[in-house]
Amino acid sequence: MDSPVPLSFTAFLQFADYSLLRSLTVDPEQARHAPNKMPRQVKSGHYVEVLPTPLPDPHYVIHSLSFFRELGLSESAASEASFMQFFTGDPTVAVSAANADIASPHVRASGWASGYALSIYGQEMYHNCPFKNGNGYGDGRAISVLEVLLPNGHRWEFQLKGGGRTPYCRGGDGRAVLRSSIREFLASEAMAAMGVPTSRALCLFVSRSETISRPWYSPGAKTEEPDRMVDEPAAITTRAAPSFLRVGQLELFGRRARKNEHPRALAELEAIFLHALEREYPDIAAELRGTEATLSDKVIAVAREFGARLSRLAAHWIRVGYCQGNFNSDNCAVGGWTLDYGPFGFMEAYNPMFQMWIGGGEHFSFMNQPMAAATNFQMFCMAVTPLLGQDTNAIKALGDIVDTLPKFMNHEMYRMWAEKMGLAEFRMELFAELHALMTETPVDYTIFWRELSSLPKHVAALRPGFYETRGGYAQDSVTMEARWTVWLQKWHAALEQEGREPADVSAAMKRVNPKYIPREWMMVEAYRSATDAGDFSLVQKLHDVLADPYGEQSEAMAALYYKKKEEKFFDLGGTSHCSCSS
Ligand SMILES: Nc1ncnc2c1ncn2[C@@H]1O[C@H](COP(=O)(O)OP(=O)(O)OP(=O)(O)O)[C@@H](O)[C@H]1O
Ligand SMILES: [Mg+2]
Repeated sequence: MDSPVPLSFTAFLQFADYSLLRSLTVDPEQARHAPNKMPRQVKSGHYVEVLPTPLPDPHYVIHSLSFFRELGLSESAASEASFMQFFTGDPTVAVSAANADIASPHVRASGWASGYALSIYGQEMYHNCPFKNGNGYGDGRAISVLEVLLPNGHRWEFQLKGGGRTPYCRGGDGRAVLRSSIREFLASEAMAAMGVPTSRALCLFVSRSETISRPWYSPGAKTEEPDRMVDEPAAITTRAAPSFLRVGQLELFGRRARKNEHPRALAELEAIFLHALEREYPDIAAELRGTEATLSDKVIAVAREFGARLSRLAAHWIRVGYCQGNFNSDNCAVGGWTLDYGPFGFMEAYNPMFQMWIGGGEHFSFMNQPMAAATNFQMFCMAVTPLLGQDTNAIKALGDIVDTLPKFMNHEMYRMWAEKMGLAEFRMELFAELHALMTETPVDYTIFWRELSSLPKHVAALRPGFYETRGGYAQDSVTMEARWTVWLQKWHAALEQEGREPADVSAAMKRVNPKYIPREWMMVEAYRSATDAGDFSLVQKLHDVLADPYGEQSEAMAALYYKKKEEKFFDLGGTSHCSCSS
């Protein structure tokens, strides 16, 4: 932000802005159900006002310096008492603090949670809602507490994950454990540093007195499912995004409109769509404002851009080796950025079917992510179709966008692979051979690409990126190396044909092939020392390393974090795979 003087937290609150939220409807029954912390059906309205449940005895774990800077917050804001109180679930304290300092703060005294629907790979789901009709499903433990509009025009909504029960908690405790909170904090900030569109993480606090019980793996367990219940500290991560609108949210109102569930169903769908346009597509909104654009025009414009963003997002995920793991429509942000950070994982030994979550199935595995994204997109388009009424031209235009999306996705994928290979033009045959070699060897996805970025002529230089005791390399290293040698020659021939300066090619490759990624065993090491010993230094150290993913960094850092997965971590519960992650 341009602000020359970094702001204290209370000064930052002057940017609170709820003008857009006012275009939405609140649950008309919320007053009757106050304080709205019990599971119940919410039949209409876009959100329910609910106060977070404060985290008892909160203790600071970490904050994101880079995000603070982006917001214009001073580093010392993280240690302000009102900051901690606000982001551990007591917004009223900050409201009075702000009142003391600022002329007219507009901070709301309550938070809000939203309902959404769920589709799994294009299948509308109802059975996960306790009422079997979708009225009880939504933010069960995520409560939004603040929205700001910064002088640079950026809008941010702040949401407490693990902030307590809401009407959508379905009997859950509304909490998140420190383990999963550390994973979300580290991974989402690492993704931002790698240039992948994502929700951000502002800060993380842990309770010194509240623990919650979750099924998890004993150290060394190689079972598929967790083998015991573990009491873990409760924590709250504050995450931020332009909005937390999910495809599932549009679906909830789309389904209600389609089924004509109540007289305001179509109007509610329109309101949430226009809200999504303003929040996630402000450029389109500005362009269309004051023109003759119809609602249909707006729907088509958003769909076209959302499809493009999702295509780029899936390509980014594959570029950095990220597998979302559970890419249901309720985990798919309408803004086309990464959301949820539950059973995600980062690729190590290359396997196109990699998937961290044992319940995730092949459809959400690594290389199927573009198709999973396209399926969520289809559900989005279906949800907004009632807004087109009888406008046959618009209905056809939307259908065409859906039909052409896979082609668009392929285009983005090819562009991304070409960039990773240092080529201006994608070459299918060269890539297909490389893909087979990466899989059969197998390579370490990060180290291999990074070493390739130095444009090696000989296979020996790639060896640090091979899992030498696994797969094809372990069986017959001589044949494997011979195949790599042939591939390297073809690749160099292609590079020479394009005729770019090798130093430029190498530098460009190093800007798209990260050196440091959040490997699961690193996060396990960090969250274990946090949960078991209350020592957060490893979390901080890992966060610092991941803040500069494309830098070479020191030899000491490389020795610790530019490192293949050790043999002992393969098949290990919680490190190689997980069931539920929360
Ligand atoms: N402990 C809990 N208490 C209440 N609701 C929960 C709890 N854990 C998960 N949920 C709800 O169950 C649903 C599915 O959980 P999932 O793991 O996808 O989401 P999440 O990780 O909580 O959140 P998000 O998608 O908001 O990042 C979500 O609607 C979530 O709010
Ligand atoms: Mg989720």
